[in-house]
Amino acid sequence: MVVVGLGVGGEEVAERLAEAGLSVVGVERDLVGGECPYWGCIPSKMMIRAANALAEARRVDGLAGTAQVQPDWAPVAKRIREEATDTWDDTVAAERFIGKGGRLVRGSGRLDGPRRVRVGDQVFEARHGVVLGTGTRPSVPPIDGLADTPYWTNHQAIEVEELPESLLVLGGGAIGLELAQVFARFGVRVTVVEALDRVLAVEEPEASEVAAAALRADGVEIHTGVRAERVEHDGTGFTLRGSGGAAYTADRLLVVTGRKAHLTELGLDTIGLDASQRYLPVDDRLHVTDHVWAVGDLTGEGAFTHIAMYQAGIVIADILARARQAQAGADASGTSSVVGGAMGASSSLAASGSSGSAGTIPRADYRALPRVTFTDPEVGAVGLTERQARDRGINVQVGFTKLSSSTRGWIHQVGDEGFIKVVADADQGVLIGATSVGPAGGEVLSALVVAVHAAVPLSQLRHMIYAYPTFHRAIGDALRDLS
Ligand SMILES: Cc1cc2nc3c(=O)[nH]c(=O)nc-3n(C[C@H](O)[C@H](O)[C@H](O)COP(=O)(O)OP(=O)(O)OC[C@H]3O[C@@H](n4cnc5c(N)ncnc54)[C@H](O)[C@@H]3O)c2cc1C
Ligand SMILES: NC(=O)c1ccc[n+]([C@@H]2O[C@H](COP(=O)([O-])OP(=O)(O)OC[C@H]3O[C@@H](n4cnc5c(N)ncnc54)[C@H](O)[C@@H]3O)[C@@H](O)[C@H]2O)c1
Repeated sequence: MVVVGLGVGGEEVAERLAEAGLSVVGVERDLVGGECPYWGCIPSKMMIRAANALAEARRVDGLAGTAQVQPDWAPVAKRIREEATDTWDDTVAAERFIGKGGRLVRGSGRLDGPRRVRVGDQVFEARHGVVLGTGTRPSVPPIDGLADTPYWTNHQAIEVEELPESLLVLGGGAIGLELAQVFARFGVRVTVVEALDRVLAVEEPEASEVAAAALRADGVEIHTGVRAERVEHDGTGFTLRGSGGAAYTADRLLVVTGRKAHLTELGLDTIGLDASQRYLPVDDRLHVTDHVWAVGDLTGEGAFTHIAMYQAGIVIADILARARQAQAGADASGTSSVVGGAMGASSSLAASGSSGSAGTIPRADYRALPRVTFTDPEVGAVGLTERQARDRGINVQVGFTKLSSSTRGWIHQVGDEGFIKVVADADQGVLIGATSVGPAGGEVLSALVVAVHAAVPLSQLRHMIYAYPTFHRAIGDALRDLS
């Protein structure tokens, strides 16, 4: 196999196939591990952990005495440098892959036919095929003047050692809100500018409201419905000019307006595919075409690490089943091994533990796709929003409860903002979506994910025992509110 792009998805596929005894070439042009460990999930969640500690300390007053809080970015930057990213050095990850028998090739890979990958002057032939896991890069809008300025993307925001006094955040999506709140809690004057009429617009409107109010309480200025028309940089600071003559200024500008797959770089024309699409379409076994698979952000099924890992699991099972079949055919005809690996193919594949026939290979199903935006309060959601469900013509029922009306929310007091909203298909009698916003919104979500994933009948959910006094007990209240 050849795996192009060793981010979350590609690395998982490459490592597990190498472990199973296949001969695997992994091609990576930057850091093995991709965006999540170096500039995404992990360092950003370390920042959030620190910022939330500050916020909790600030909640001591009136609840448990008094606390003086003196934010210091240095331990956060050090932790990101030393614990999360090894100062953006992937030696450990590279050696792990090589230690499993993989061959690491540094450089940009592109298809050169269905089973060939070109990296510079080298061409790799792959008997079983190619897996693409090349992810996305920031999508930077074509705003007049922006390209000529030293704006930040998530990379510079994650690598920052010394915080600016003020920060403009263009884009009020997941990255924008998470980082805006972190920096505000460390004393940066933060302004978020969003084009749509609400932040976190992919989630329920009630979630957008709670998230915006929470950020404002942290001192973040939020401007929605702004069309950015021009960006200027005078050597020290940025000015963003919006529709209607509004101007926003700050020392730094962070552009987090979505992500983009770069399909034109992948040689898709050599397998007869159109590279002008936004994402690479795949079927439910992640096939792009015969002998070519794709995983992760590239597929457009949700830009989340858990999606890349989920898809990788399906691809691994599919490829191993095919390799085993090919091996059985080769064994029967007495020809040589079709797979490589130090142990010899048959024994290592048999030892890999992945079960065999094509019929048992799972198919991707995104009905119960969970997502969590790690603001404080956390915004967790699964499945369809109310709007999406209504647009599909489903006979929708909705239930809603505020967390502060639950016993646990009332006990929690300061910082108890949030709610549970459930969206049901009244004809089927099951939940098809839910949102859980609160101090542990992402954790409470797990019960709702099981309900949507397993299509647990509403009658069963209503007769479940919800522990007292937990945040998740509010799910029972939301279910009682369904109408
Ligand atoms: C700030 C931030 C916070 C995030 N937080 C979360 C979170 O909390 N939870 C969550 O689930 N997700 C989060 N995400 C999203 C998550 O990081 C991505 O969904 C995940 O990294 C996608 O994995 P991937 O394998 O598809 O691609 P990537 O991780 O982007 O990896 C792709 C790899 O391919 C390489 N590559 C690209 N083209 C080529 C080529 N032609 N040849 C060779 N190599 C190539 C790249 O260098 C890169 O290493 C966050 C993202 C950001 C930016
Ligand atoms: N906690 C998590 O799981 C997590 C955290 C961060 C990122 N992510 C993933 O990374 C992806 C990318 O994050 P993101 O925040 O960059 O994208 P996003 O799509 O979530 O949000 C981008 C925001 O920018 C706005 N925007 C676009 N163009 C604009 C313009 N010209 N002016 C002003 N606003 C503009 C959009 O309306 C949108 O609200 C997310 O979709 C998510 O899947 C996940």
